[in-house]
Amino acid sequence: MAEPIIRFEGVSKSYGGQPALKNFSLDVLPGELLTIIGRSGCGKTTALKLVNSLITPDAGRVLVQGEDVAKTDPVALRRRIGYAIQSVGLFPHMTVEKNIAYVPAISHLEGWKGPARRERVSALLRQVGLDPALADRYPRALSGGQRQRVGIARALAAGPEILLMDEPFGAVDEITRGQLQEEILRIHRESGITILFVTHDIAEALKLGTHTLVIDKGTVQQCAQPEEILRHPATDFVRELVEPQRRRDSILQRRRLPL
Ligand SMILES: Nc1ncnc2c1ncn2[C@@H]1O[C@H](COP(=O)(O)OP(=O)(O)OP(=O)(O)O)[C@@H](O)[C@H]1O
Repeated sequence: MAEPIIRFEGVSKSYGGQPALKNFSLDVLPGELLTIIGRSGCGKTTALKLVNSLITPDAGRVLVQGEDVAKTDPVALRRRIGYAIQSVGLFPHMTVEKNIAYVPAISHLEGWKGPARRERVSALLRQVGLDPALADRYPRALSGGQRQRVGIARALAAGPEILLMDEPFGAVDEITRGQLQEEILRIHRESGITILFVTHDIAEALKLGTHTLVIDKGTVQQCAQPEEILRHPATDFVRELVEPQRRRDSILQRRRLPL
């Protein structure tokens, strides 16, 4: 079996004495698209931020490609890990091109100077379903969905092996959300990148994930393939979470039956 690309080993994290994650253990294998779901405040964002060392565990270890992140230079670590969040966080005074090229530029990556930069940015814009002509625009001149896509292009720019996505489609309409979901599935399929994707939408979690992790109150409830979660929920919490989805699926299935 492949070595995990990310491993949580008995990780606990509290804020001001309030536990956010409790004795949390998890292996993520290379190429997985792990969707992470649970109620607001259950510890999803905390789990993501432990991976790129934006926060550090109180107990236990987080390993990325076998290295303890607590012992890894955080800047070098974050270069290997793309991070896309709901609020996107594009620099407003920089064009789309400069925003996307920002991490490669500060990391002095090869092949990001002059016309080569333009080429790379165009390729990334195409990869996320945008017209390369948008490269010269400023973020304020983009729609919300376009900004989300630019945020994803920026997270992919340095060629990371891991992409962390924290409710990246939370602020867009349903149609754009559906399109962005398809883009992510395509990027995952074509690049083989490992993705951790936080969502509060069970339908999205089960649609996108090769695996889905359900968290409640800082503890792992179940981590399995979506079909397994739907068919065999491991706890009452997971059963309650997937029940509406199961009902919707069975109605859809009945509707598809010939009359
Ligand atoms: N910097 C902080 N200081 C204090 N408490 C925090 C901090 N960050 C998170 N928490 C608390 O830790 C718990 C877990 O937070 P976290 O952001 O990981 O949850 P989440 O599952 O991502 O929530 P949401 O779905 O609402 O984004 C919550 O109770 C939250 O209030």
